Amino acid sequence: MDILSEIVANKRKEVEASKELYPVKLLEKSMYFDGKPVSLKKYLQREDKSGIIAEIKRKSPSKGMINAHVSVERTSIGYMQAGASGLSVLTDKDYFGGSPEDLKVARSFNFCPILRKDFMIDEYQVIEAKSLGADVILLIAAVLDKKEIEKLGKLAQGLGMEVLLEVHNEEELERSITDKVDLIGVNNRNLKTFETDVKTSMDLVEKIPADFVKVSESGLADPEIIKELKKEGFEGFLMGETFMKNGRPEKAAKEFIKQLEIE
Ligand SMILES: O=P(O)(O)OC[C@@H](O)[C@@H](O)c1c[nH]c2ccccc12
Repeated sequence: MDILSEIVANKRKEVEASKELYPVKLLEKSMYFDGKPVSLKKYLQREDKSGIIAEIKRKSPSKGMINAHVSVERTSIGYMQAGASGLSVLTDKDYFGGSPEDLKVARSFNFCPILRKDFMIDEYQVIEAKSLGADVILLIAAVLDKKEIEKLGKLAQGLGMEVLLEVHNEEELERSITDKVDLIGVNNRNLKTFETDVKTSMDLVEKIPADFVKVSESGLADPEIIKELKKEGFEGFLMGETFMKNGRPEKAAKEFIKQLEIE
C-alpha cells in the first residue's frame, strides 16, 4: 500500500473515533461556529503581502522529523509579522505531528486566513475545521472523486469557508474542477514518490481556468522561483520545510520574504 492510501485508511478510523468522542452537536457549540471566516483569496490578492502561505509542520513522511519543538504561538505570529498572507496548520497527528489544538492556538493569536491542512474525506472533518476556527480547507484530488469534492466543498462554502483543491497533474485537474472550490493548488510534490519539481506548477498553470486563484505548493526554497511563478500567474505559495527546518521558522520566513522585495 502506498503512503497516501495508508494515511487515508488510518484517517477513516480516526474520524470514526472522533465522531464518538466529539459529536457534531458538540462541535457546533464552538465559539467559532457562527464567526465569519477571513478570505484567503482576498489576502493573496493584497499587494502589500507576499502571497506566502506559511506552514506549521513538525514532521512529514518524506522528511521525518523537521521541528519537534516548534512554538505554534511564536511561529504563527512571527510568520504573519514577516509578511505572510496566511497560515497553513497541519492537524494530522500520526504522520505530520500536528493536532487540532495547533490550529486553535494559531487561531487564538492571529487574525488572518488559516488553512486546515489535513486529509479530508468526511463531512465531519469539515464541520470540525469550522469549529477549530479554520477559514479554508484543503481537498486533495488524489484521494477524492468529483462527487466527494463537490459534497465536501459545498458544505465548507455553506459554512463560509473557502476551499483549496490540490491537484498534481492534468488528469486530476480535469476530472475534479467544480465551482465548489475557490482556489486551486498545484502540489509540486508527488504524494506517491515524494519528489518535488516546480515544473509541475509551470506545466499546469495554463490549464487552470481564470476564475480560480492559483497556488503553488511544496518544494519552494528560492525567492527567484517565487518571482517566476508570480509571472506565470500564481498568487499563492505554500511553504513549510524551508521555514520549519530552522530553530526559529519565523526568522527564516522574514529573511525569505525580504528577498521578494514587496513594496
Ligand atoms: O514543506 P514544503 O515542501 O514547503 O511543502 C508544504 C506543503 O505544500 C506540504 O506540506 C503539503 C502540500 N500538500 C499536502 C497535503 C498533505 C500534507 C502536506 C502537504
